[in-house]
Amino acid sequence: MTYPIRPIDESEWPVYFPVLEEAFGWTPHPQQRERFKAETEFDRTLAAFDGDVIVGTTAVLSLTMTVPGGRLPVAGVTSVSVLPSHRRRGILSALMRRQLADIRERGESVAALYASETVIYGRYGYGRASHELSFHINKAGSAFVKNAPADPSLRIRVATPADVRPDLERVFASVATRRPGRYDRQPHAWDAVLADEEFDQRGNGPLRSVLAEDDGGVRGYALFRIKGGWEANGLPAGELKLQELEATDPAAYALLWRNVLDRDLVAKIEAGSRPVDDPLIALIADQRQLRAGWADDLWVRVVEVDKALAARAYSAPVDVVIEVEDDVCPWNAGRWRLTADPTGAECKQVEDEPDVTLPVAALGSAYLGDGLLVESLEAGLLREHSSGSVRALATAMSWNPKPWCGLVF
Ligand SMILES: CC(=O)SCCNC(=O)CCNC(=O)[C@H](O)C(C)(C)COP(=O)(O)OP(=O)(O)OC[C@H]1O[C@@H](n2cnc3c(N)ncnc32)[C@H](O)[C@@H]1OP(=O)(O)O
Repeated sequence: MTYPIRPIDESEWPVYFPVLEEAFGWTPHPQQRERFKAETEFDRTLAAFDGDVIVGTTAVLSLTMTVPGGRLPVAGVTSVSVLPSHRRRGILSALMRRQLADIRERGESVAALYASETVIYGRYGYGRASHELSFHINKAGSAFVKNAPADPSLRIRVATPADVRPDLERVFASVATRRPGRYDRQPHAWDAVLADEEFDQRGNGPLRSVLAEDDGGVRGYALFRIKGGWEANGLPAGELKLQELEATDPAAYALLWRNVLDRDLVAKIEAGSRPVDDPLIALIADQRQLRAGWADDLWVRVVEVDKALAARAYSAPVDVVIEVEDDVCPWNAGRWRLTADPTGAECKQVEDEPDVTLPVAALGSAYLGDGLLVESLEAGLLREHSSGSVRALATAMSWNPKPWCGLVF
C-alpha cells in the first residue's frame, strides 16, 4: 500500500498537527501550539496521506548552523510522526527519502535533527554527531579552583528575561558562531526559549535571569527556574534548574556560574544540557561533584558528500580516498578524494582505490568535529584499506570547541 506524500498548506494545519500530538502522546499548551505553527515553513512540510487523512508528518526548518570554520545553511529536520494506527508500514522511510531528495534539490548539503529515540535515524544515513552532559551539582561541593578568573569591573544584575531579550539575543548571537552545532535563533525560537508555560505545568517557578555586565554592556546571562523547598528538619532544599548560561568571555562565564551555584536557599543545581567540554568542568575544584549524565545531542546527515566536505574547515592536512556507502541517497555512493588542510578543502569524485570504506552516517558523525571516526574504527565498524587513513581523516575532521547545539528544534 502506498501513501501519497506532499507538503501541506496552512489551511491543513488543524488536521496535520494532531498527528504529531497523537504520535508523541503530547498535549501542548495552547501557546506552545501557536509557536509551533508560527515557526512552521509550510512549503517545507511533508504529510503522508491514507485517502484524505494525514497519517504521517515531517518538516524542515531552514537553519544557519555553525560548522568547523564557518556557517552553513542546514536543513533542520523536525516534526516526524506517524499515527499509531499506521506505524511500521514504511511511512517514515518514504517521508525520509522524499525529504532528503527535497533538501538536495534546495541546495542544502547537510541535514541535522534531534532524535526522539537513538535507534531511528541511522538507517537513513544520520550519524550521532554531538553530545551533551547534564550536571547534578550539590551546592556544598561546588567550590571553584583558586585561580578561577575574576574581573572586578563585572557585576550581576537580576532581570525579568522578557525585559532584557535584546541583551540575551546579542550575547547569544556572538557566542553561536564559536561552536559547531549552534544555530541562529529566529524570533520564534527566542519566543520558545523565554516561554513561561512550564511555570504552570511543572511547578518549577517562573523563568528568571541574571546578567553579567560592566560599563560597556552585557557580557553574559543565565536563564533558570527555582523550585523552592525545605527538608523536614528545616534545612533549605531548593533546586535551581539551569536552562541556559552563555557568556562572551571566561570571567563573565565564571561569575554567572558562581551566582547560579551560590543562590541562597538552593541545595541542588541541575543543568540539563551542557557541552561535553564545558569550561565549568575545569572551574570546579572537585569535578566528581558534577555527577554528569551523557546523551546524544545532534544527529547529522551528509546530503551531498562533495559539497558538504568542501564547505567546512579542517584541523590538519589530509589526502584520502573515501568510499561512501549510501543506499538512501545513491548520488553519494562512490569514491571521493578529500584533499584538505587548514587553509581550504576540495572533494572530488574519483575512480582511485579507496583508503577507507564507510557508511555515509560515519561522515555525518564526524562532520561537526566530535572525532567519532576513531570510536567507529576501534569498534570495527569501518573498513580501513590503508593503515592510518582513518586516524588521519579523524584528526583532520576533529574540532575544538567540541560541537554542541543545546536547543532542541
Ligand atoms: C526529528 C524528530 O522529529 S524525532 C521524532 C520521531 N517521532 C517520534 O518518536 C514519535 C513517535 N513515533 C512515531 O511516530 C513512529 O513510530 C516513527 C515516526 C518513529 C516511525 O514511523 P514508522 O512509519 O512506523 O516507521 P517505518 O515503518 O518507516 O520504519 C522503518 C524502519 O525503522 C524501524 N523503526 C521505526 N521506528 C522505530 C523505533 N521507534 N524504534 C525502533 N525501530 C524503529 C522499523 O522497525 C523499520 O525497520 P525495518 O526497515 O528494519 O523494517
